[in-house]
Amino acid sequence: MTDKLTGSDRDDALAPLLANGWTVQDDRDAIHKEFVFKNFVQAFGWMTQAAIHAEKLNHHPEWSNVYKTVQVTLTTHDADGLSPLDAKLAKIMDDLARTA
Ligand SMILES: C[C@H](O)[C@H](O)[C@H]1CNC2=NC(N)=NC(=O)C2=N1
Repeated sequence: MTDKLTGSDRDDALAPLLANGWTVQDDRDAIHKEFVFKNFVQAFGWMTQAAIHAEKLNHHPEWSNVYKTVQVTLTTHDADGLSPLDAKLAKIMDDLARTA
């Protein structure tokens, strides 16, 4: 079981993500980002890489793809909110997108 992020740990984990295009959802304790790539192959290639990381972390995104756009929502279902794993996967996704 992963613990929910709270207090200054939460602020510290979220700050770099919010500065990098992630937003906290209004209606649930989750973060969201839209990734736009050059084309479908780039988008799907990025999803494939991210999926391998997600599986290794045993932490899985809610996401959808339309052509070159991927909508990603991260939350920790077991904790009913944001945990350090969401921050970890978000950073991996940003790093992978930078080199896509
Ligand atoms: C049983 C299994 O380890 C859990 O259900 C894992 C799998 N992947 C998960 N992914 C996410 N995003 N949240 C979870 O709580 C979660 N739990």
